[in-house]
Amino acid sequence: MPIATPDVYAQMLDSAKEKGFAYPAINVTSSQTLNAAIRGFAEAGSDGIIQVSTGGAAYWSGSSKKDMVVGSLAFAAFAREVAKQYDVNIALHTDHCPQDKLEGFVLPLLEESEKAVARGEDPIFNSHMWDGSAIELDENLRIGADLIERTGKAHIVLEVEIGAVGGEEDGVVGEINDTLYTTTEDALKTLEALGKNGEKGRYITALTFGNVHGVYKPGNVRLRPELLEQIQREAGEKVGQDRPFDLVFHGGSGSSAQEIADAVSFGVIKMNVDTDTQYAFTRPVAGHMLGNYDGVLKVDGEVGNKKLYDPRVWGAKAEDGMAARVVQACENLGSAGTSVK
Ligand SMILES: O=C(CO)COP(=O)(O)O
Ligand SMILES: O=C[C@H](O)COP(=O)(O)O
Ligand SMILES: [Zn+2]
Ligand SMILES: [Zn+2]
Repeated sequence: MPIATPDVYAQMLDSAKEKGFAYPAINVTSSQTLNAAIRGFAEAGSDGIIQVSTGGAAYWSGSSKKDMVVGSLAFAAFAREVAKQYDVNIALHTDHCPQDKLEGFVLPLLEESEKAVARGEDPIFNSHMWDGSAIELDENLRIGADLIERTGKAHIVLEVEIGAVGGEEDGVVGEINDTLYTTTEDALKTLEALGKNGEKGRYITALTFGNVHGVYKPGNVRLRPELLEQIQREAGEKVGQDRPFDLVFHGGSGSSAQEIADAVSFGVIKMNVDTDTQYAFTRPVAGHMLGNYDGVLKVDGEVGNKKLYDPRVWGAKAEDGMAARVVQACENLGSAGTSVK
């Protein structure tokens, strides 16, 4: 199918909220990880979201080039071609964009989409994330309010982050502190600034409940999905709307099936997965290389084995591994078998 149009993306998000499931949003950094992600969605019969981080976008442009805009446009163009081969809907998203990267990442991409829409085409990306979690909430929301004016007009969904996700991206490394848990007060300020959903433009919200990027040994991360239920209820009562937020779960890797199911039951409709799919891609490559070291290397004056070091051979194994992990994410989130036709 073609990449999801804005209408199809809206239907996908509505369907998830109504039926109580969520889409995996898989970070991809290459044509191979992209192919693996789409294949996983198709095998699960699930629509899905693929996304690039700032680092991922830079890498897409060529590891020696590091141009986030070139990389993002190349990612989107490649996805548009290959997605046509599958019978599920795929939406394109850009991940965390902090304030100092707006000028070099989301704003120029938004401008390209505005031009496309002015020509009567669809926007290039279905959604963009603005990550103002490292700055004061009022400033985060002021920038969010400016952005939603533009994203709304370009039929793009805006993702915002209220509270901070732990891990390197938000500068909260190895410590559990209050910023990892959003409050109802912050959630209400968000509704005030960005509107009840759809009034100004559609947005999805990463309310944080102890989420951390990466995978840690048991005991290091304390997820409190019940916080999402409390915020949806308390904020919903204040504004007279049932579950006012369409929620995003960051740091999906390493979460238990129960934590995921609980978060989804409280209104999560998108869960980001990166670390676990990175590992699922790399693990079979490690097995291949370590198990065939005398074929992939030229040992003791031998010539190695072209059938073992051809990148397509180990690359296909990597894609198999990652696609299977994407299927598992669809099953955990309940999106398997729900594709909007
Ligand atoms: O939240 C993420 C990307 O924004 C992914 O987090 P993980 O790497 O923990 O899955
Ligand atoms: O934001 C979290 C994702 O895992 C992106 O990671 P990255 O910046 O290493 O590409
Ligand atoms: Zn963040
Ligand atoms: Zn994240």
